Amino acid sequence: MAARTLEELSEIVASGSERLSSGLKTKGLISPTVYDVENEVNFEKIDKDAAIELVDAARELEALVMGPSKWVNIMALIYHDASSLGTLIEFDIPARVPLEGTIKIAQLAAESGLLEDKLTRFIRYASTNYIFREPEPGVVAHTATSALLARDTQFCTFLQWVLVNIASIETAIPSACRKWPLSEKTNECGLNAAFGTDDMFFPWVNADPERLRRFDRAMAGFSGEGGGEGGRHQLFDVEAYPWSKELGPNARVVDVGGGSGHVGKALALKYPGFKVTIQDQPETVKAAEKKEGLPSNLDFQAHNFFSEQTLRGADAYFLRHILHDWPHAEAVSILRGLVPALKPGARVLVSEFLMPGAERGPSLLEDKIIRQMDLQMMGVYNAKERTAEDFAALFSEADEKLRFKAKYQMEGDQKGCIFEAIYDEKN
Ligand SMILES: C[S@@+](CC[C@H](N)C(=O)[O-])C[C@H]1O[C@@H](n2cnc3c(N)ncnc32)[C@H](O)[C@@H]1O
Repeated sequence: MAARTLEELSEIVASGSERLSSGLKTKGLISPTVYDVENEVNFEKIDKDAAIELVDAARELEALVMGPSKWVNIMALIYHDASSLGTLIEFDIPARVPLEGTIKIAQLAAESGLLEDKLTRFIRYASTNYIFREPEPGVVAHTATSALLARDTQFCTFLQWVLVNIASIETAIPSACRKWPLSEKTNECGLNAAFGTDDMFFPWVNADPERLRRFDRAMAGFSGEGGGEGGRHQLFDVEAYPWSKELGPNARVVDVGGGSGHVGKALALKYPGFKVTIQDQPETVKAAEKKEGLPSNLDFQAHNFFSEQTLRGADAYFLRHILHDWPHAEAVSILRGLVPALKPGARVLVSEFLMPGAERGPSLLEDKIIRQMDLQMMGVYNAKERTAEDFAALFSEADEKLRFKAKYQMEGDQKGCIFEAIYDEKN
């Protein structure tokens, strides 16, 4: 897409705002501000094209008007967006601020145990991103974003993991690339540069029970076990694929690397005729099995996905957010481990984000969001998000009878994707 002038961009912002504003009026909604705690307006639901176009134009306008020097200076210190928010979440500040009214920073400091001076500075910094506001000196109130954090504790567990445990890994990417410029090994990446460990991510997580607990909670929080912001990710996996139509009402499904079982559980509940087995590392399985309220058609099994699949003859092997944790050779070997267990017609279902190729989509911001996820994988595992062609190649390299068949996406969410491969379809 060609870059646009000041006049062209402001025209797009004005006409996009006009479209959204009339959409609000049509629906009888009051036009909100970023400070409105009860703001439930979702501009993308009012007019998705207008909202996306407007945000893209506003960002480009910002870059243009700021000029290269200010633009890059602000970008270079962006890690303080992460560090201030991470500290506020680590000390549970969003939930400590009342949704209605205000609270003194001194009281928040006393209740959270964080030095008042630092807390004040974090809140004031966060408020430059419209997170909290200070209606009078030393007093805090929520904004729309801080109120979301207060309400959605599940989503906060995911943010906490990313901001507190992962951020330093990602900022160590330049050092890792300097140290291992040509490496694609899983233990020569940001994690190893940041923490000076020779382990790859999973043994590093497992070595510390508190870290493992946070990681498992974060995965469940990201997928919205309790609904909320992350809920749509879980909804995606259960809704995007026509499970019973493709597999029949009594399907046997293995959730390979299924973690604490949050998606497998949703699947087992939605399809009571299914039998779902969650496989994961022994430490994860041990913690997950203790959970209450598990449906009777769900069970757990410790299994290393680099070894041969022991649960043979299932209708589908589901791998959600697994392959993006591994470089090419390991991803092929995980798929190859399934092959001896596959009956003709068995499905291998891979749920991942869909990476665009070199081509630019219509929105630079949407492109940025998926590329953030891709670099996240680089920092933590030396791994990546993949294109549809990449997945087709992984399947066929694992076994020539394992053929990429289709991809399933949900309207309104073009990032999430279930890639379906079928084994030995013709026999
Ligand atoms: C990113 S999480 C995804 C979890 C779950 N599928 C989800 O979507 O939330 C990756 C999972 O792979 C598991 N894992 C890592 N190495 C494994 C291995 N060698 N064998 C089995 N599971 C493994 C981890 O314990 C973790 O639960």
